[in-house]
Formats: sequence, C-alpha cells, structure tokens
Amino acid sequence: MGVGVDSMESVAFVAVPFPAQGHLNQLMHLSLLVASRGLSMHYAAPAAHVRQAQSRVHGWDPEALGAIQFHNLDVSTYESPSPDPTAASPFPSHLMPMWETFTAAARAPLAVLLESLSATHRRVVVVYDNMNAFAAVEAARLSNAEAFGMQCIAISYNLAWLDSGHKLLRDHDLQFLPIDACTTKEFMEYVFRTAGEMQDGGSAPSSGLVMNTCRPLEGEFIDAIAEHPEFKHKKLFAVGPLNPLLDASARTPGKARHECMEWLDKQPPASVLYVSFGTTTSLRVEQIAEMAMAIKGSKQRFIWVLRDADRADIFAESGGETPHKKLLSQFTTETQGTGLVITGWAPQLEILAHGATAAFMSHCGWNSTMESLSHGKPILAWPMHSDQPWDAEFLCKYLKVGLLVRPWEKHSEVVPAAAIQEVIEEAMISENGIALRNRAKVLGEAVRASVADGGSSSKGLDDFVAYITR
Ligand SMILES: O=c1ccn([C@@H]2O[C@H](COP(=O)(O)OP(=O)(O)O[C@H]3O[C@H](CO)[C@@H](O)[C@H](O)[C@H]3O)[C@@H](O)[C@H]2O)c(=O)[nH]1
Repeated sequence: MGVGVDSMESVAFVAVPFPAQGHLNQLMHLSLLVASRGLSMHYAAPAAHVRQAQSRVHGWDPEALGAIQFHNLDVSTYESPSPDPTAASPFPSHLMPMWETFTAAARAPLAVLLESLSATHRRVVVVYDNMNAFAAVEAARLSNAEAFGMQCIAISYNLAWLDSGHKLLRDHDLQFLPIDACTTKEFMEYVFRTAGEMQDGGSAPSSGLVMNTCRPLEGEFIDAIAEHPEFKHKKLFAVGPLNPLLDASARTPGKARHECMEWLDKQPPASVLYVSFGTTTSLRVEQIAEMAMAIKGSKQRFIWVLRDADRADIFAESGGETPHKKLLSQFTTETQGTGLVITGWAPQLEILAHGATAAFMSHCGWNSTMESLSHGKPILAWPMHSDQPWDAEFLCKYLKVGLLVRPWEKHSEVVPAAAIQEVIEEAMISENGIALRNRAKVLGEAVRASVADGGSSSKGLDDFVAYITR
C-alpha cells in the first residue's frame, strides 16, 4: 500500500560524501548544521567511512550525531595499502583502488536508499560531493528529488579552472597551475571518466552548489562564478566556514580534551607554531629530518603533527615501524619543554582556536585553510598536491595572510632546514610576522561575522534551507 501524502514526512536531506577525510568532514558539518532545522537527515557512505566521519568529527558535542541517520553503502572490499612517501608523485595514489571501488559500487545501494526515501517524503534533497556526480544522476531519476553539488574546495579554484585568464586573476597577478600538473595521470583519467558518465557528456544534473566559503574570503570570486555560463542558471549558496568556531579556550562541549591542550594552556598567548599537513600527505624521511632541524633551530614553541597520509580504511592495522622512529625520539628529547610531536590524530580545530597558537604551517588543504582563517591564524604555506598550490597562491598573494615555505615547482626537492627555519622565524618573531598575524586576526573576525546571525554565510544557509523546504 502506498504512503499517503498527508502521512509523509516533509523533506529528506541526504549527504553523499566522497570517501576521504577532507570531504567526509565537510558534509558531516553541513548535515549537523542543517539538522536543527527539522529535516530528516541522512548520511550515506561505505561503512568504514561512516565510522571514520563519526569518530573524527570535531568541534561538535558528540551527542549532536544522534540527529543524523547513517547509512552504510555496501561496497565490495578494496585494497588499503600504506602510503608511499618515496613515490614519484606526492599525490595520495594509494587511495585510488578504494576510490575506484567506491565509484563503481556505491551507486546501486545509494539508488535503493533514495528510492525508499522518495516514497516516504515529499522531497528528497541530495547534497553530493562534486566528485560523486553519480549521486546527482540517481537523484535525477526520481520525480521528487533534486541534487546540489557540495563544493569542498575554494570557489576561486573553479573560476581559475574554468578561465585561467580571468580578469580577477590578472588583476591580482594570480597564477593557476592546472590540476593535472598537481595530481597524477591516473587520477585525472578517473576524474574525467566519472564525470564523463554524466548527461550530455558534461555537468551533473544538479540544481546548484553549496559552497564551503564566505564573502570575506572569496566575495569577488563568488560573484564571478555566479556570472559564469556554467553556473548562471544554478542556485549558489555560500555557507562557510562549515567548521565549528571555538573561542580561545578551545573547548568542545561534551568532549574530553587531548593532552596537548593542557600543554597549550600553559604557553604564553600567540607563542606556538602548529605544524600539520592534513590526511593525504606523507613526508619523506629526509624531509622529516630537515623539518626537525628547522623547528629545533628556530627555538620556537611548537606542536608538530607527524603522521603519514590516511590509508583507504583508517581502521586497518598499520604495518610495521615508521622509518623516522629513532630521529623522532632524539628530537623529542632535545626539544623537551619547547614543543610536542603528535603522531596520532591531533585535535586540529581546538589547537587552531587556542589563544596560545600563533600560526599554522600547512599544506593548505581547504579544511585547514578555513579552520585556520576562521580562528584568525596565518598560514606558512607548503602546498603538496591538488588544489593546494592554488590555495597557497590565494593565501599569500590575494588574502595576504600567508608566507610561502616553498613553491610547488620545487615539490620534488627536499626543502633544506635553513629555508624552513627562515620562514618560521619570519612568521613568529619578525615585524612582518606580527603584521601578518594582525591581518589574519582581522580577517578571522570578518570570517566569523559571516556565520554569526545576520552574516552573509548565515543568510546563505537560511536561504538554502528555505529553498530545499519550499
Ligand atoms: O591530526 C589531524 C589531521 C587532520 N585533521 C583534520 O583533517 C582535515 C584535513 O583536511 P584538509 O586540511 O582539507 O587536508 P586533506 O586531508 O589533505 O584534504 C583533501 O581534501 C581537501 C578538500 O577537498 C582538499 O582541499 C585537499 O587538497 C585534499 O588533500 C582537517 O579538518 C583537519 O582539521 C585533524 O583534525 N587532525
């Protein structure tokens, strides 16, 4: 027997993230933000990635997860090799087998989920990672579903991709490196193959884009993309930063604090350098040695997250001893009291929010960029792959809250300790560094205002929810 319209719940919101931390995270934040608006919330990913997203969610009281129904998309088993720091390309190619399996296998169970939600709701709204265009195709098969792409990277990146000679880039002297230069041939082939399945050989059948960005960072670029023929007839919503905003005490309600936070509490204000390269980068052992020398030589307080890229299944046993174990133990002894090395999962959002943190040496993944800027912290930019060289360019030349550690062009070289140390000292103890930190603080206030009541991103989220529940 069919379900009567009167008894149907209203709108089902289905998040379909791409299986990698920097993507799982953003759709989780969006789902949690929308959850309080009375929609029926769903988050669909392979089982290990649902678990990953749940266990690593940051800045939220874990109880908030209760508002979401999680669905394990049944995909066949995939290889989960260790990353290879010595590989010719810094791109995380060890994740490719899992991504291939995901794209091929997640579609059928997603279709079943969407069909069942479609039968019991007035409307199904699918917010899919732009890498998962298949989800938009599945939504388009249903009469009462619509899809929105989730933009997990800078929108200026899309503009540069579509038109690298755009006036905005020329006016600000911004150089765009094409993505194929910063990834691998294999990844590009995967991207074009998965996008190529789309209708008319091009874009996914979506109603628009939800963008994890805000006007104080990318206002001109948001306007320019809205004018672009590809987006002109689409609904665009800038709702970022999606990451929660913490105050300088950096406490997340309902969550036990990591021991590094007790150490941070004891450091003077704006005195600690935070160093981390996200979840898709593994440094060569020679580079780790140079980094250790630079940090020690700078005599600055620090927290250094020294971990390899995630494996496809983060819960799989990691094999063997790390090659830098001896170096690390010596470094830890020599820098006792000045800093901490974290080899596990660090509470990055809390560290960036903390009043003792001064600056962030980062690979410029878009999450790290937004998390840092929304807490008013400048970036020592060391781009590794993909969109990161663009983010570094944007931070250093457009927003003027970044210092370049090394240009992308030198990515295959080991950066010597002296060069790293010079940038650390510039950020931490020079006049220029103080000016940089002040600019980041001012920008951070503008970013935070955009998600406060009446701010542009807060309005963007209201408009999005009003549109999907119309
Ligand atoms: O110990 C750690 C390490 C990472 N993080 C978090 O993990 C996320 C990492 O995301 P991001 O900074 O974006 O880096 P990647 O993991 O490298 O992200 C991938 O996804 C991003 C969004 O698409 C892209 O911008 C990047 O280039 C791509 O590598 C952030 O939320 C961090 O706060 C922690 O909380 N603790």
